[in-house]
Amino acid sequence: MPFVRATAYSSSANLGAGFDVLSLAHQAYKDVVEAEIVGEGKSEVVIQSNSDLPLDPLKNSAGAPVLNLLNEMGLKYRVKLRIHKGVPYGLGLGSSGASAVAAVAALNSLLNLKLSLEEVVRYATAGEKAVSGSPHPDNVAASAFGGVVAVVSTSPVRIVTIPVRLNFKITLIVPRIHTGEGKTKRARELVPKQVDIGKMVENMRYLSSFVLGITKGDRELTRMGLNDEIVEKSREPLFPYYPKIREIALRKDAVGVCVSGAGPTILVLSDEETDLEGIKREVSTVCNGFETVCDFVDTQLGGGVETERFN
Ligand SMILES: Nc1ncnc2c1ncn2[C@@H]1O[C@H](COP(=O)(O)OP(=O)(O)O)[C@@H](O)[C@H]1O
Ligand SMILES: N[C@@H](CCOP(=O)(O)O)C(=O)O
Repeated sequence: MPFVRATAYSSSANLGAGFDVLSLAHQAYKDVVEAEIVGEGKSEVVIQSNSDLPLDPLKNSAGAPVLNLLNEMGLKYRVKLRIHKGVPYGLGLGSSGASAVAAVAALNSLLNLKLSLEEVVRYATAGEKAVSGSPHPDNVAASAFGGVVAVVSTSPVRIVTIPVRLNFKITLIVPRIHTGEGKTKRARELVPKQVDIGKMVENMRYLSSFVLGITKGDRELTRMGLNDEIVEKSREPLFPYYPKIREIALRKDAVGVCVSGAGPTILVLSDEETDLEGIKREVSTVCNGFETVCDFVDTQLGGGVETERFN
């Protein structure tokens, strides 16, 4: 039987003040999902995976959006999804989003549904809802489109790829910790429902500064912009090592530093002015002080989801 293999990269969401809006895809990790029709008569999804993630399609971020799509379009197929997890989960690296995007893109191509990338994002967002309780579209937008993206509307879904004219390298500081089931869900519960107007204004300055900085190729604006008074602050108890890591990265001239998605990974942007090795050395000591080991993953921006058909 013909099948389609889709590949989607990991991502880091929020990028400072852009909670649920900004995100970037990186080549650090990727998920591969193959979709194949194995029966007809009923809308159904069966999952095979190399990981210990739930095989129940409603609890798997790849299964839920595909089932949703089949039901919504009245497509009576039994779809097998073979998920090869490459993106570690529970670390703020958009793992659930990468699976969701790859699964929807694979089915789109297999059935020649001609969904636009924005429609792929809309369906894939259901995968995020299934696993974190909220349909946040930032990770899936980055994994689908690649590069740095802004979700400028959710209904209808509208994603804008932000042109990047700044040269930077990406380093992910990944603590070797188990965050447990539903990490993003729990981190979202810490975000305040109401915010002080002063903090909101400050955050709008950061977001504008970051977007303008990378678009204009202005290092200083980017550095000023990678900041957040609201969401990162509310979640700080989850990553007590972050203020210290932030201080080290900025002192050693990083372009910027922020929490990757809902953490615990920290994202550092660097260039030739940055003492990246010095950051890694000092941050290792900080991580050890918190009784954890941090891995440093050097990477670069990733492209969007890709599909390949096998007949
Ligand atoms: N295909 C999937 N890929 C990754 N996580 C999944 C998948 N399906 C279900 N999950 C669940 O989603 C959660 C993902 O972890 P979470 O920290 O919330 O987000 P992420 O890893 O995307 O940053 C975990 O609880 C995991 O069991
Ligand atoms: N905007 C979301 C992003 C969650 O990303 P994840 O990779 O940690 O799942 C949030 O901050 O909750």
